[in-house]
Amino acid sequence: MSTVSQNITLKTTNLEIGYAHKNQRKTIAKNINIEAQSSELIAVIGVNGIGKSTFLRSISGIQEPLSGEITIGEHKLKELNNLERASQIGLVLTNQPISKNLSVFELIALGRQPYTNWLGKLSENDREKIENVINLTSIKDLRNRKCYELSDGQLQRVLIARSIAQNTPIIILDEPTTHLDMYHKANVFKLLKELVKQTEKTIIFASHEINLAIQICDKIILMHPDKTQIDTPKNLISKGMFQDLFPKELIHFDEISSSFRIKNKD
Ligand SMILES: Nc1ncnc2c1ncn2[C@@H]1O[C@H](COP(=O)(O)OP(=O)(O)OP(=O)(O)O)[C@@H](O)[C@H]1O
Repeated sequence: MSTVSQNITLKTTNLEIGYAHKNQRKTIAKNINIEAQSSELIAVIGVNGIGKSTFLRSISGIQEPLSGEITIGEHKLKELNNLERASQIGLVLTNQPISKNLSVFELIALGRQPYTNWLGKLSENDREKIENVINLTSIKDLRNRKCYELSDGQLQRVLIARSIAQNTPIIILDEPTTHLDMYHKANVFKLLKELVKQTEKTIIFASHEINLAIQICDKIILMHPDKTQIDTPKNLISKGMFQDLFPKELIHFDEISSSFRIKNKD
C-alpha cells in the first residue's frame, strides 16, 4: 500500500447499507454518494433509527455494505486488510467495551497498536506521539488516572485522544456527546473542530445535536428516508432540508436563528 497523502478523501459511490440475514435483505439507505476531504468536520444527522450507526459501521469497514463502493484515498475499503484499515480509520463507538482498569496513558497507548510490534512495546516515537496527543486534547491532568475514575465527559476526551494517537487520516465517532451536559457537548464539538484544523484529519461523527452541528461542522451528512446528502450547513438550510426532518407539530426549524425551536401552543 502506498503512503497516504494529507488530502485523503473518503468517498462512497452508490452505496447501499443495511442488513442481510440468510435470504433476507433489509436496505436501510441507498444511493449514498458522499465525499469527505481532509480538515473537514462532518456530522451525520437524522432521526432515531434512520441508519446513522449503520452508515458509520459501513464506512469503517466493520459492516459489509449491501452494494456500492467505499474508497479511502486511492484504495477500495474492502481490499484493505485489518491492519491497513486500522492505519486509515480510527473508530470510536458508543458503549465500546474498554478496560477501565487501564490508566489514561495506557488506554491512549492502545491507539498505537497498528504501529507497535506484536508485544505492543512502545517505542520512543510512540511515547512522544502519545504525549503530543495528551497535550492536544488538554488532558494532561488526567494522564495517570485510572479510566474508572473518569466522568463520561473526561472519558470521551480520552477516547478521542486514543483515536488521534492512532494517527489515521480519518476518524469516525458514533455519538461522542451522549450522556454529556450542554457545556461538555459544546466542549467536545469544539475539541473536534480544533483537531481537524490542527491535524488536517477528516472527522465524521453521528450526532443528535443538530443545533451545535449547524454552528460548528464544515459539512453535514443529512439522512432522510428517501435521500442521504452531504453539504455545508448553510446550503442545507437554504435548500430547506431541515424543514421536514421531524414531524412539524412540535418542533420547527427557524431559519433566522438557524436552529430548531419548540412550537409554542398559540
Ligand atoms: N443487526 C441488525 N439487523 C437488522 N436490523 C438492524 C440491525 N441493527 C440495526 N438495525 C435496524 O437498522 C435501522 C437503523 O439503525 P441504526 O442504529 O443504524 O440507526 P441510528 O440512526 O443510528 O439510530 P439512533 O439515532 O436511534 O441511534 C433501524 O431500523 C434498526 O432497527
